[in-house]
This record gives sequence, C-alpha cells and structure tokens, in this order.
Amino acid sequence: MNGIKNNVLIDLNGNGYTNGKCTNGTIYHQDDDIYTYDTLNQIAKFFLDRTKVRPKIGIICGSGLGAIAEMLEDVDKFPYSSIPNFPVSTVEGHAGQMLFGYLDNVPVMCMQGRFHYYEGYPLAKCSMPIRVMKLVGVTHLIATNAAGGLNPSYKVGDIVIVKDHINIMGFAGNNPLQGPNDTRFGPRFPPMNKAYDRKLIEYAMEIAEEMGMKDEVHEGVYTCLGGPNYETVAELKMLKILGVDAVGMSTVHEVITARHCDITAFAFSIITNKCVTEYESMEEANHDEVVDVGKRRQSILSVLVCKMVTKINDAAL
Ligand SMILES: O=P(O)(O)O[C@@H]1C[C@H](O)[C@@H](CO)O1
Ligand code: HPA
Repeated sequence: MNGIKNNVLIDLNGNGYTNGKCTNGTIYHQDDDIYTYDTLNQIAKFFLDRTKVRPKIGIICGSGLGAIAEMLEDVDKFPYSSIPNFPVSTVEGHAGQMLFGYLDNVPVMCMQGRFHYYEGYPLAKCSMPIRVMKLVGVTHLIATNAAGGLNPSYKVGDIVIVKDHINIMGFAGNNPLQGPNDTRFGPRFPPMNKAYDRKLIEYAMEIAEEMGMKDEVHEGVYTCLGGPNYETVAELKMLKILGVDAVGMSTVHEVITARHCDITAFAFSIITNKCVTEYESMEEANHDEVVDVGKRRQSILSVLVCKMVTKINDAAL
C-alpha cells in the first residue's frame, strides 16, 4: 500500500480498497477484515459518545481473569455485540464486553474477553481493539493471559511478568501489521526490541515484593501459538530450546499492535498448567482447568493490576 486517498487505501499498483474490498475486484488477503482508520475512529467515537470516562490505560483480561474488570467503579459496559464493526468473543472464560470505568480513581478501559486467531479472526482483527484504545486516548496497555509453564521452575498459579516474546506466528509470515500500513498509527517497520517496557517490569517486580509474592513471580519469555490445540511434546521441546518460558495463544499480536502505535506495553501470564514435555506423562492440558486456575488466582491478579494502574498513573503525573 502506498497511501490513503478519500479514505480509500491505495496499493502500489494503484488499486483502491474500501472496507477491505479491492475496487478492481481482486480478492485481497483477509480483505473483509481490514479496519481502516475511519472505521476504527467510528468505533472510538461510539465509545466517547456514550461514556464520560477518558481512559489512559487499557487492560485485557485473559482466560478466567475477567474478575479484574469487576473492580472497576462508575462503569459503562458495552457488550461486543452492541459495538458497531466489533468481533464477538467465542471462548469460554471470555465474557465479551468492553468496560469503561475507574480503577483506584484512574480512568481505564478493560476488555473482558479478547479475540484469538483460532476463533477464525485474522491477527489484525484480533488486535484491532488496541487501535481503538489508541484512538480514545490510551497510552499504556496491561495485557493478561493464561499460559502453560514451560520453564521447569514455574508452578501452577505462578505469575510471569513478560519480559519479551517470540513471535512464532510471525516466523511463518503471519503478523497483525501485515497488509496496508497506515502511518497515522505507526511506521511500516516498527522496532520490537523494547516491546515490554522495562520500567513497568520493574514496577511489577516491586509490587510483587511488597505483596510478599517474590517466589511466585518470575520474568519470562512468552510465545503465542495459533491454537486451538495445545502443543505436542516435540513442539514444547523445541520451544524450550528457543528460550520460551510460557506458552499461550494471545498477547503477542496485541503487544505488536500497541508498540506500532506507540502504546507502552506490559503483560503478564498466569501459569494455569505445566507444559507436558515427557511422552510418559499422564497429564494433559485442558481449557476447563485453565479457566479454573485463572479464576482461583484472579483476586491476587486483580490486586496486581490495580497496583500497576496506580503506579503507572503516579509515574505519568
Ligand atoms: O486469552 P488467553 O491467552 O488468556 O487464553 C488462553 C489461550 C487459549 O485461549 C486458552 C487455552 O486454554 O487460554
Ligand atoms: N499452551 C497454550 N496455551 C495455553 C496453555 C498451554 O499450555 N495454557 C493456557 N493457555
């Protein structure tokens, strides 16, 4: 793509795309799922017209972690099905609504449920709410997820502060920034070596210490696989060699999209299961257990998120 004319994206061959449809009839890869700046702005305006909250921090609740959103005060709730051009959540443990409200008096917006690639949405669609966050004024993202613990020192229930990710799906050419680049969001080739903000990681480690949780909180490398199946033993052995500590099916594309549009990113995983790396093991990952462990740990995670929000807000003042 080389530009935007009358809200129509123009590619290098001069073809135009409106709402993802190519005007010369060519079918463009994932063409129904291109969210133009205008469409995203309309969604942002939909919210701004209906809530007085002007959030600075965006939060995404992972599987079983929806209670984080329940701490919000003076809340305006928008079921995804009521938001124009918004996808819907199809996964158990993801309520499927956007909340605007205050966490410890800090204005936030919170996705109670996210979109995953395995639901059938292209990555750009999975992460398009991040761009909506940007357009309503969000400067910081806190993404949470449930993940399998690959690092043998991790226990079920532990928290991993994500210090970096490996974008395995990107290795195969699948990236949320693929396709036309709108420079109003960010550059064609964004750097990703500082994807997870070091200062926010330090805050989280300080909070963990204050909460007496140092032994249960780690810094680690997360990867997102496409899912929906959990990993084979051979896949997990490979990921371990690559330096992955926690394995999941989200977050990476959200953080890439956030960094592209200059939102400061922070993410943590709750280890809901230990990855099975031995053929002899009788253990198997299952989603009910994932949601269950998430729910059991969500009160502590909610406190962590709340304290992070306060720290970010105080630091920005
Ligand atoms: O949305 P998250 O990343 O927390 O959800 C994880 C990954 C899959 O969606 C699901 C697998 O149990 O939980
Ligand atoms: N693998 C991938 N995604 C996950 C896992 C896992 O073991 N646990 C929770 N989400």
